[in-house]
Amino acid sequence: MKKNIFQQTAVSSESKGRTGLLTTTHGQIETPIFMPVGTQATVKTMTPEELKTIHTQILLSNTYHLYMRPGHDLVARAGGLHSFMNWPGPILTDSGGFQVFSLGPLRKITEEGVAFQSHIDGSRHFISPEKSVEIQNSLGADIIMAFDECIPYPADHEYVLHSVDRTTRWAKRCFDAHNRWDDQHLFGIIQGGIFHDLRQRSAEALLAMDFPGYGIGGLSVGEPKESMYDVLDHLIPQMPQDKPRYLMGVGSPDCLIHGVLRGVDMFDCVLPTRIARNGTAMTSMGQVVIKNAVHTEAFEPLDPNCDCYTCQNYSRAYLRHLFKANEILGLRLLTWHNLHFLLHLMKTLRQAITEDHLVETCRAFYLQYYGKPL
Ligand SMILES: O=c1nc[nH]c2cc3[nH]c(NCCN4CCCCC4)nc3cc12
Ligand SMILES: [Zn+2]
Repeated sequence: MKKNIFQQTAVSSESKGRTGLLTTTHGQIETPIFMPVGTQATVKTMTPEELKTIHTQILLSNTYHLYMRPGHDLVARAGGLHSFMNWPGPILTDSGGFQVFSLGPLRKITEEGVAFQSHIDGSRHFISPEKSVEIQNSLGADIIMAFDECIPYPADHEYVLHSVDRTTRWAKRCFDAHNRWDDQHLFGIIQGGIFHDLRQRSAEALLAMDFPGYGIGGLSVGEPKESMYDVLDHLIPQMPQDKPRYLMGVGSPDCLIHGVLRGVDMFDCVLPTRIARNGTAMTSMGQVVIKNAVHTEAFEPLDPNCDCYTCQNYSRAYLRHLFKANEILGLRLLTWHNLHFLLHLMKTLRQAITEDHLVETCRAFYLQYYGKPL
């Protein structure tokens, strides 16, 4: 018997924003939540203890990557992903479809699944919905995702229609293949491109299967942000209030804010960690490119309004020096700050929903960060 894992706790009176509690085997999660991405069983440059220090609640890892290297069976023999990476908190794994399409050089999609070549050594592989569930069961994540086709953008209505129906058939196969419902919650993923009728078609078919939660897929793939928001405006009102909504691959401050205002509960993105390693920081006053000469003798903190370890202990001049000297500590300190920044933004939004001033809080943040109105 599948139990409900999500409970809505507060709703904004002036938007669709809401807070909730998501219960997993490895802990309870307060939503809306941002999930740092640990693709290869590590959030690049950070230790689990440091992630805990910045109040990370749940991490994302990737089925495709861990299947490729070191192998899901090795991770299982090591006791599962939690002990392998020494992360005692909740973990979510993506199902591999998106990675196969965005990484594998050659791939062929059929009703059965996807044939592809490894991006590491070119070896040939095949992942089916059943194989994806088997890999995720071996890894032991608290939340696992159905195997789907993330439809590229743009795509015509006919292609999207056929892909949606195949993803629905794959979701049913994942549902039937999964047998660890008690400690691993399988989420369906809604597709449909930017077409309202196909989003509805996908949602109705997946909602009928009664998954404990739902990913909103096929977005953040190059479509205009306004198209993403439009899909959410039409899709979310069709989704049940007592199940979590996970907007996959989304993590810029503007998209997080627009998503929370539309009732999204969960987000993940490599953006904060990836741009940190390129020397770009997300600060309360907008983005800061630390290698810019303007910071050479800037002996003040990266972000004067931030209380993270980086901002409390180092100057912009020092951070710029680290990046100019290719020092690894620079990558770590900027990653630490960017993750803290987004996790703190989500905490601020949760508090704003609870106190019912979400729109005002979003407007103030957005104006300060982007220098223009929401
Ligand atoms: O439809 C999806 N199904 C399964 N997983 C997904 C993952 C996704 N990730 C993204 N976008 C990632 C965008 N990200 C932005 C920062 C730079 C790297 C790419 N869309 C996704 C859709 C899906
Ligand atoms: Zn900071």
